[in-house]
Amino acid sequence: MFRILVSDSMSEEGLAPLRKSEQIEIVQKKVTEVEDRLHEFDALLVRSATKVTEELLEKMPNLKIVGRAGVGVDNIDVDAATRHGVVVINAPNGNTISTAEHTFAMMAALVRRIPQAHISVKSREWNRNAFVGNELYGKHLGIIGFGRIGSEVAKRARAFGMKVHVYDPFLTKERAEKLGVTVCTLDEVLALSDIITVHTPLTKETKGLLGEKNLAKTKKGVYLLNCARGGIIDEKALLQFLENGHVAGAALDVFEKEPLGDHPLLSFDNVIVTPHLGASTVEAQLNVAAQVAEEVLQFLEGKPVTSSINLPTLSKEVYAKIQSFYTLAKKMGILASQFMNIPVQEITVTYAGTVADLETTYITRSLLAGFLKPRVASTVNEVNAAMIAKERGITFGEKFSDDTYGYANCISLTVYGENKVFTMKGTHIPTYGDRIVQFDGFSIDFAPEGHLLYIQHHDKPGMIGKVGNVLGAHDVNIATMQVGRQQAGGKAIMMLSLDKPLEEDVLQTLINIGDIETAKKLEV
Ligand SMILES: NC(=O)C1=CN([C@@H]2O[C@H](COP(=O)(O)OP(=O)(O)OC[C@H]3O[C@@H](n4cnc5c(N)ncnc54)[C@H](O)[C@@H]3O)[C@@H](O)[C@H]2O)C=CC1
Ligand SMILES: O=C(O)CCC(=O)C(=O)O
Repeated sequence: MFRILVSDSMSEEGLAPLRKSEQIEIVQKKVTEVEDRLHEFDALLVRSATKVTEELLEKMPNLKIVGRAGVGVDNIDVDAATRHGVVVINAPNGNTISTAEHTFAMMAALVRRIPQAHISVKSREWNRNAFVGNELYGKHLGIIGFGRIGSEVAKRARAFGMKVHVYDPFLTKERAEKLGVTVCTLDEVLALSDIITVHTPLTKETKGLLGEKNLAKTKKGVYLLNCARGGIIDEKALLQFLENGHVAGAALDVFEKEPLGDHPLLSFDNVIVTPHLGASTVEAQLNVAAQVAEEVLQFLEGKPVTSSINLPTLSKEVYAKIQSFYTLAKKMGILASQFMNIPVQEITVTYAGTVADLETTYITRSLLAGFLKPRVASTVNEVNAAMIAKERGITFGEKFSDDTYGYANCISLTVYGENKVFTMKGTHIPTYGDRIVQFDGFSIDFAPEGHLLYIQHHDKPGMIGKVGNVLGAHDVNIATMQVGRQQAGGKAIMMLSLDKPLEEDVLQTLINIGDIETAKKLEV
């Protein structure tokens, strides 16, 4: 049973797929209302009200995934989530149209003074001269941040006959041309625009982007809009430029501190405000809730998510292709870690054959997570494996080769320990399964699963019988047995799969047989 805490308000219809599952229990309560149960939850769904801090993550040791029903994840400590092995996903495009429409509605309301006129008429006045506005047609619109929302705003602006100038350091000329906008420098946008709207995330670079220095570069009488994140337009600087009359008006949906409370900006008649309503439509809320619900369902079923903030993104199609290698790699990591139960400095994964053409980053992370799992007390998974490896001084890398060891695909693993280098090769054979075809330098062929017993011995007659006798005497049934050797009479290995885990004393009895160099229990 998976328990999901939905701690902010969310569309019921969007959550419906989760409710249908008999494996899932949904609790819709604020974090403060379930303080004593926080350790029970596997998933947490939020909008922007819940702050997902390190402190909260520590209280939720079972948490595996945080779903943000929206775009901005600034209410989530993503680094802390990564450290805790918690996947963070968002719903990147479910509210794009609503927010672009809200921006446009705010722009029209701002230049036509609709909110002010509305209040006036509601106060039983009829003062037509007081509310003369401006047309949008023919005006220069500056868009800072040309991602999903910025580009939707541009389409609407062009339909209104506006001239659109765009600043986005990550925007290519081709994409801009396709959308009929002019790419500019920030200074050009500031100097050219009659109206400026910001659509970037809030980052170190964008915090205070429209501050005193840049506002001074804008046209006198400029209108400003912020329906992205509070703080991109510096509120102190905005107050100053409203006071001195340089800025003709501002439309704000977001604020440095929310809820806004009593703020000096509210005393300006030419500042219009909404309480972070960009995504507040029935449609957007249904879209974002449905998107995160579907992703969480996928994740809890062990499938990869497509809109993760702290994992490489993976489409369903790509996952379908890598799935078998992903599992094989995890098993190889688990096996290698137990076999090399000494400090290691470096892990190299080499891909050959059909697997080399796939998205190997995910496969490598899976192997690394498998390797670290037996060594790390805290949760380790594909999300935090790279970070934990780094913390423990283990470097890792990927290589590609043409040597498939005679198979259609081959994953080779090399682990460098203090005085030992361990190698293993695995392959996935459709309809047959995962096979380890080389182990510690020996050619062999075994399935990496269950209770395994590895024995390295001298190649001489009677060894298999002696091992069989000891196991039989201790009521341990051998399910399969594979052997390999370097040369006749030299070093040889056996890999046995057993029907139950081996007790330590049986292992010791086996070692005492003689002619056995190493005997190790391995569990996959
Ligand atoms: N008011 C509301 O209710 C909502 C607000 N938002 C916010 O709107 C903003 C934009 O969202 P999307 O368009 O979906 O994001 P997006 O990721 O599609 O677009 C952001 C764009 O900003 C650009 N950018 C990043 N740093 C920049 C910089 N220093 N200067 C100029 N451009 C820069 C990026 O290249 C990207 O193209 C985000 O802050 C998001 O949180 C989103 C949905 C609802
Ligand atoms: O959940 C909301 O309504 C806020 C949406 C938002 O700001 C976002 O998606 O970034």
